[in-house]
Amino acid sequence: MQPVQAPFPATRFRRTRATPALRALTQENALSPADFIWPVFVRDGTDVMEEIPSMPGVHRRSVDRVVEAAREASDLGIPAICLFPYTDPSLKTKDCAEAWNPENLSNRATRAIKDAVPEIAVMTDVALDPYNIDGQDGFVRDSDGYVVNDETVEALVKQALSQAAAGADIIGPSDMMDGRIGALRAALEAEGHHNVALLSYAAKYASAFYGPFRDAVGASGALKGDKTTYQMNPANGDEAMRLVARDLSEGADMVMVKPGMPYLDICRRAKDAFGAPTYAYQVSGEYAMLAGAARNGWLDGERVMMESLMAFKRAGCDGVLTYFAPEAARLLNA
Ligand SMILES: NCc1[nH]cc(CCC(=O)O)c1CC(=O)O
Repeated sequence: MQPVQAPFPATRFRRTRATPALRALTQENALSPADFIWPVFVRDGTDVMEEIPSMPGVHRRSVDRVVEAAREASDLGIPAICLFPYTDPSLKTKDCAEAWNPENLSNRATRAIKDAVPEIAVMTDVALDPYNIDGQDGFVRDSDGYVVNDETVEALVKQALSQAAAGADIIGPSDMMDGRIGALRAALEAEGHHNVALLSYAAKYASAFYGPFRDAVGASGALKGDKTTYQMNPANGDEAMRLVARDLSEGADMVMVKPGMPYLDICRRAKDAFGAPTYAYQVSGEYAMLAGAARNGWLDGERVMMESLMAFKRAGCDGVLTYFAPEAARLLNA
């Protein structure tokens, strides 16, 4: 773009800011409930809502309460809900078999939502960490603690097929193994799941902003070491473009950058370079910063929420995974 401007006073930028009408006419981006994917935490039990201490206002919900949340989301115009299970520690094993149990929490919640609120899209998470005694997203090799790639991908395929069989509309591989998008796409096609979409966590960084999420899914205690041998180095941007290109070429329908706010440059570059449906994940630590400061009276909670969400649209994102989804949608619908 080559902006052309007359010299002052012929150009006064404040003219188009002078009234609400002029500001509305010149607004470049818009936010709508249709931009949101709402991540929710699922636990076992009935009629349970349990607040997560490091994420004020966010809860773990039993399946019946997740169904209510899905109905609420749908009524608000939110098109998708994303499930993260809090797995009972007794179900975490070295072989992570609970990940592809057709009756696991995620699959039970998916079926219950698709029965009661079929119009909302259900997104599920592909990664082994909720089921892994080691808290890692893949299998840990005993000899040296390395998270092995190819064996993990085989397990992720089983996990994703169980999610598709339960009725998931969008599968979100958040594991960062190499080659998983191609393997998942081939397996979904072979099993007849032609319309199950893959939203790849393509550029997922090894970030300290995931801390509260690991509390929420009960992985903090289990996790030994960090995830730096598979998640990205926060110093890298060009590598993110190569990952997005790779995942699109393997059959991803949509791509994600994660975390969100510290990585808006990556969102913009990905959208400009590939033009694919692009999403950001405003992660747990970003939510905790804003919601925590608002609770303390240090920030205006509603305004920072809306400003942070608009920033994703301005950066080129088609949508955003955000724990603020219902609150922001209520404000937008008011
Ligand atoms: N597969 C793990 C996973 N899936 C989503 C998140 C983080 C989401 C958030 O922080 O809100 C993580 C955490 C991690 O990689 O350790």
